[in-house]
Amino acid sequence: MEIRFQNSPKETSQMNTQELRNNFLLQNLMQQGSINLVYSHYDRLIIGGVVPTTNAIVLPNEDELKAKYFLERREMGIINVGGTGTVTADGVDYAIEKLECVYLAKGTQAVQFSSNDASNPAHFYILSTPAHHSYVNAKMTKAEAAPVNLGDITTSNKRTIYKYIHNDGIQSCQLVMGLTVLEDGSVWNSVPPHTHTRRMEAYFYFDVKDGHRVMHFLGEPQETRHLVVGNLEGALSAPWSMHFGCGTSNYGFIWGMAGENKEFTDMDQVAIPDLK
Ligand SMILES: O=C[C@H](O)[C@@H](O)CC(=O)C(=O)O
Ligand SMILES: [Zn+2]
Repeated sequence: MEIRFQNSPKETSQMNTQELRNNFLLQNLMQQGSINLVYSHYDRLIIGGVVPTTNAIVLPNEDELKAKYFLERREMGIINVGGTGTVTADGVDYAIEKLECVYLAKGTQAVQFSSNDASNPAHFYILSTPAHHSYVNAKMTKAEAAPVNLGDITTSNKRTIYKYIHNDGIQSCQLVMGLTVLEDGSVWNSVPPHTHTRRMEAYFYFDVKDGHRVMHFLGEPQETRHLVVGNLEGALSAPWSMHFGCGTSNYGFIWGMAGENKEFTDMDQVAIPDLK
């Protein structure tokens, strides 16, 4: 498991391209036949990718956690962005199709991931946060995620937001998780940009077409930087950082947050002319 410590706004403002990528870009999460985890010290969020092929992949117990098992003191959200797969949690199978979500509560001991078809493997994106209460393991489909339409084609940001783990959805201690899909011809996400110092956030871009990229913006609103992000790559957003992005074509992304509360709408918006 890779460990990422925090960066201050001042330090971030002085980074060159490679330093920004080393600290904030999440690459190589999705590798055939393996599980890859990154432990961010922003709210101790663990970000991961699992791509099982012929064999099931077991969620390991990481030494860094000094726990009896991975979810002894943690909860986890899982969204599949690949072919149909199964998450097995303490003997219970959850079949999850593309863009469906499973929540695993603190106390879930044995977790494994498998694909129905090794030639079209599931791509499980996982987020895990510290937890102090055991909620209920649950699965949610896309239709159950209360889709909300936002944006407009005239501003190139027409998109649908699906919320899975949040105040009014699957109950969790602190994890908030869902995804956004942009319509054809729409390329801007998360407009207007915002901060929420109460929560850190992580983005994971999927369905970015071959030959295309997403320009992901981060940094303080008056000191913006960007990452060029490819398909199945993510971006860490510090609690003090604004975050939005623009693709050279449309795409989808999973967002997840951890921290002080589980609100979705309490963001502090930044007027676009105020950005620098
Ligand atoms: O705090 C919320 C997150 O940044 C995202 O959910 C925003 C988003 O998906 C969008 O507007 O497209
Ligand atoms: Zn946000």
